[in-house]
Amino acid sequence: MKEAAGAQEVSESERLLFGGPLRYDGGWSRHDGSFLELGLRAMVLRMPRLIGSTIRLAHRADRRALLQVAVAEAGGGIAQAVGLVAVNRVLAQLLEQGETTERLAAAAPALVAVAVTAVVGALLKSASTAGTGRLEPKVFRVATEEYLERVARVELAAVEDEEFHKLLDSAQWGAESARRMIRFCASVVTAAIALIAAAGVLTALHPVLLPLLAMMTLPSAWSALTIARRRYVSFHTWVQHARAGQLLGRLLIDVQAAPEVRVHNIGPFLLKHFRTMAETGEREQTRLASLAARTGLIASGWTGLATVTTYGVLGVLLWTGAMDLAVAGTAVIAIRTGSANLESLVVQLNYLYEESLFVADLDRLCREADRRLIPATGRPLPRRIDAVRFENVTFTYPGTVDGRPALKDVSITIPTGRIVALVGSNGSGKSTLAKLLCGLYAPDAGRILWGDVDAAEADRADLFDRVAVVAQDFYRWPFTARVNIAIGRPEAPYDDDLLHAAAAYAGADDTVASLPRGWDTLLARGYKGGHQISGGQWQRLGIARARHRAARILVVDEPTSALDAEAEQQVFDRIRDLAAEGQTIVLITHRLHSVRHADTIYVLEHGRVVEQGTFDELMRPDTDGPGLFRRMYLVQSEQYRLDGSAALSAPQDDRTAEPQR
Ligand SMILES: Nc1ncnc2c1ncn2[C@@H]1O[C@H](COP(=O)(O)OP(=O)(O)OP(=O)(O)O)[C@@H](O)[C@H]1O
Repeated sequence: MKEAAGAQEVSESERLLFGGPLRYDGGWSRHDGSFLELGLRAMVLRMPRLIGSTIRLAHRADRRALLQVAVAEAGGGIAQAVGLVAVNRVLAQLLEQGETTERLAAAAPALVAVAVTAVVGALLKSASTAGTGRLEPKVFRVATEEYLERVARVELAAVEDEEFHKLLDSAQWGAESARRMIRFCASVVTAAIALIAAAGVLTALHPVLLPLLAMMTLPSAWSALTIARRRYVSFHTWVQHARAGQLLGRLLIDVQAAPEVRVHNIGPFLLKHFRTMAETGEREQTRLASLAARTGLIASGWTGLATVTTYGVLGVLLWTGAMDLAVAGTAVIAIRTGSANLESLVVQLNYLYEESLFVADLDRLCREADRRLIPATGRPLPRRIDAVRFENVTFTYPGTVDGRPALKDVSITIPTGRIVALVGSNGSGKSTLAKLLCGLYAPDAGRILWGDVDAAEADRADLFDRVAVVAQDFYRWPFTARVNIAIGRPEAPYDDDLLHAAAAYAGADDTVASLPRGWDTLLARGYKGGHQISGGQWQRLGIARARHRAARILVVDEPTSALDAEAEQQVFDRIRDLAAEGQTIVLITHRLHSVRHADTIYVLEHGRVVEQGTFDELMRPDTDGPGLFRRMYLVQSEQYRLDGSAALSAPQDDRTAEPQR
């Protein structure tokens, strides 16, 4: 694609930091619904629909304000039209033969009409400004809510999909564009009505003047649309590049990254690449600007030619006596007013066009999100189930480059009220298995049965409701301590007793008590009153959150990696108590001593279950399997034996620490 020229120039920063070019080669424009593939004809055909959808948004946002703007703009257009006719009338009277006083007297009523329309026009303009000002932020909010509400409900796979993310990037501009479209729609109405009036006056003076007027305006219309289309193509080609550049800027001020930025002196490194990325972006802007200048110059040349032709035709009409001098004078004024109106209409339509391209992206995101929504219906899960069973489950993450499955032919059983442990080396598939259990992904092959209901057909809301997760990378919400626990059940009223009980359960009560504003302490540095807590303290809050959720199955993925030895022991004791109370526990950990009490241990390796059994069964030297668990356990024990004495005075590596018996 010609417009995307320069898209292939790849900076060293892109290559080094992001592994290659962050540009789109135009392939996106072949996607369903792309404006550019269809060209200007499509714009004409689609714009009414997009304007319609913006007006519907406005209607939903504030009906009264929309009505006010519509009436004021239509009224303003009519006032301008009447004003123009009156001005022409005044000129016609003044250029008549006869006494000056008589001509002035004859022009007086039209002069009064000019004054009245000017006052009415000004009043309506201010009414429209007030209405637009009220409407615009509401349209922005409604448009933003529309896509955010959908995006929050799409499948996790969609959120992780790069194409979907790109749509999200441009759709965010779409909401802003919908807001701006209100103003441009209003201006188009005014300009169109005024133009109709000017065209009417011109046609009445001489029919040939109307096509001449159109001819004068066509070049600038062409240039404006061409420049807008080029800007849109460029935006899409560079959208990820721009995001990556902003990311570098943000990293420099990120609170989490701040210590490393300083100690490792990463600031100059990031700044250097920020500058390179920005300069690459600037070159694209320069390219667009020089193309725009060239297009503008060509358009001006054509406009000049058209203007000369128009006045030439007027001269010929005068010369041949086909037009009076008085009429010709009025015609000059009408041509000037008409071309100004047409120019303004073209400019407004062009803005509308440019914005509507982004509103179309928003539209596309909403359609794509609708296609990828988590189904709202499904089979209800049985009230009581004996177990969740994985039957020959295979799963590959969408978009995996080498296509290697994260889980292969996995069959496990998670009986209700029992502790099931998943162990294995890094990347063996433990967390993936937990995500499938939680209903975040669906297997490519095999089934996950909740009692006799296949999770693929189950009511997902029901399924989500039954699980609580303390993920390895559980989210540290930048809110107060209270919300960080209560968000485990966001729909439930905030009951302090329940929150306190959950905090006490996870040993987070001391943490909360030590905070400067207790439960109301904001746990986010960089905000007023924001406070930072340690990794272990966060982990306790994460466990408290999962406890507060009080779901039937608790999935804990490395729950104690940041806890001190005493707290770790406490957490495992508590988890055991939960199982005794009937809650099902799925425990993922590298600390093999902590799975001693599990009812079943599954050992994963390269996405497969390679061993299963109780701790004692897996520790037997004559075990049937490859003895992986036993070997891993012995390595950890050995590590402890070697480090044992040192461990008394120095902290151990958590993952290789010997079991505390
Ligand atoms: N969101 C994802 N998208 C694509 N691939 C992923 C994703 N998450 C994990 N993987 C890949 O799936 C495989 C299994 O990862 P998983 O996180 O399940 O391992 P794990 O056993 O939990 O490892 P660890 O002990 O390090 O936590 C790995 O090869 C990993 O690269």
